[in-house]
Amino acid sequence: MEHTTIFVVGLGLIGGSIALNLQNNKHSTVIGFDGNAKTLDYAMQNQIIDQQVTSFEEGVSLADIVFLATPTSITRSYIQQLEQMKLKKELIVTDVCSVKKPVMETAESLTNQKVVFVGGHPMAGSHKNGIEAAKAHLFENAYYLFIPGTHACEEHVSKLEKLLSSTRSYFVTVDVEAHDQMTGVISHFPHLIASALVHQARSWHDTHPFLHELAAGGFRDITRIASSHPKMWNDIFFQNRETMISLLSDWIHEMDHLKSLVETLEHDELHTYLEQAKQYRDGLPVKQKGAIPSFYDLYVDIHDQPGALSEVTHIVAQETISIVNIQILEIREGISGALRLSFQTAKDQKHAQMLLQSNGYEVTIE
Ligand SMILES: NC(=O)C1=CN([C@@H]2O[C@H](COP(=O)(O)OP(=O)(O)OC[C@H]3O[C@@H](n4cnc5c(N)ncnc54)[C@H](O)[C@@H]3O)[C@@H](O)[C@H]2O)C=CC1
Ligand SMILES: O=C(O)C(=O)Cc1ccc(O)cc1
Repeated sequence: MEHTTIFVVGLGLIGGSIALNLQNNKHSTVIGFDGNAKTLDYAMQNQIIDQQVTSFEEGVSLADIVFLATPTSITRSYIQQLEQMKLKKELIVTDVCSVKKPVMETAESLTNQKVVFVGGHPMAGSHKNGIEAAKAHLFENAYYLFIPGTHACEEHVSKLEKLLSSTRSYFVTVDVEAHDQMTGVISHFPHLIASALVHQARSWHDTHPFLHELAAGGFRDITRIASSHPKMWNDIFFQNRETMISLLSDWIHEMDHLKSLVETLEHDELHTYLEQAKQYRDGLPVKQKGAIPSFYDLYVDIHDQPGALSEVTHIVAQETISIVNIQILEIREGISGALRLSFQTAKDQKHAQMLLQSNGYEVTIE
């Protein structure tokens, strides 16, 4: 097998997680570069990369394949820099940006014939960013979308797929418009609505300070993503501006419709509306392929006893299984309740279930 040198630019959450996956391949060398010297040191010290370089040019001169894992404006400026570079052989360049049109437009404007651009988008993330949050299993079970540029062919895409096979993602090729519309609908727009719901609750805070305590359960579920990285999401909304504007218009129209149903007491119509939403939502893939991987949840029955939470987490932590989220459900004085533990992988979920059951806990999945 031919040896491949891969250059990862931007070693944050996504670039670091990609580098960790590429490290598993003995037929490749992973070199890295980051604008932040501390990040680069961390990547070397923790064997996330094999080798570091001091500039983009240096890395490109050594590489067969380049992964650009930086914010969009920086990714575009690196693509532009490729125009002037003297390349000895074909260079496959891919990126990870959440919105594809601006990146693909920049890539299409290149006249350097040695560059083959394949847009990429791993559909998985975390509310944390930076190299310390990088994980090899971040992309497991998630879709990894490819948007080939005009000079790219199937062979280039399959080379990337092979290289990224340890991510255990599902690779799908889509075109740029479909990409930005679909991710707009299922990823970008919901973040905007989640933030709007939080603002709505906040605006009631002065009138009803107790609302803060009541904001549990459903409200927390639907607004979880409002806690994501504001700078990154702000960039995404503006880059996918056309889709966002169109979805906002549809949304305003939809809200007007709902308002009129409620005003005119259309019980049956509203019931049908809720029923149809439930049917579509219940039919969405949960534990297998999903646009964005769901967490793998376990429900542990506990009694309202002091120490139950720490005992459960201790049992799981002893086996170094990491819990990504914990929620206490329905605990009121003297009444049994449940803990919802969320894990990143199905393997961790099963392992924790077995451990807790063997310690006498009643554990359910779903
Ligand atoms: N965080 C998420 O959930 C997802 C993010 N993405 C996309 O991935 C890209 C990166 O996002 P994250 O990894 O989350 O961000 P991050 O903030 O964790 O990492 C970005 C890295 O780029 C580095 N960087 C910034 N300017 C640089 C420069 N001029 N040269 C070299 N390195 C530079 C930063 O130091 C940082 O280490 C963004 O385009 C984002 O849209 C895609 C899928 C999911
Ligand atoms: O959209 C979400 O809800 C996420 O939390 C994960 C995510 C964030 C950004 C992307 O470009 C793709 C996936």
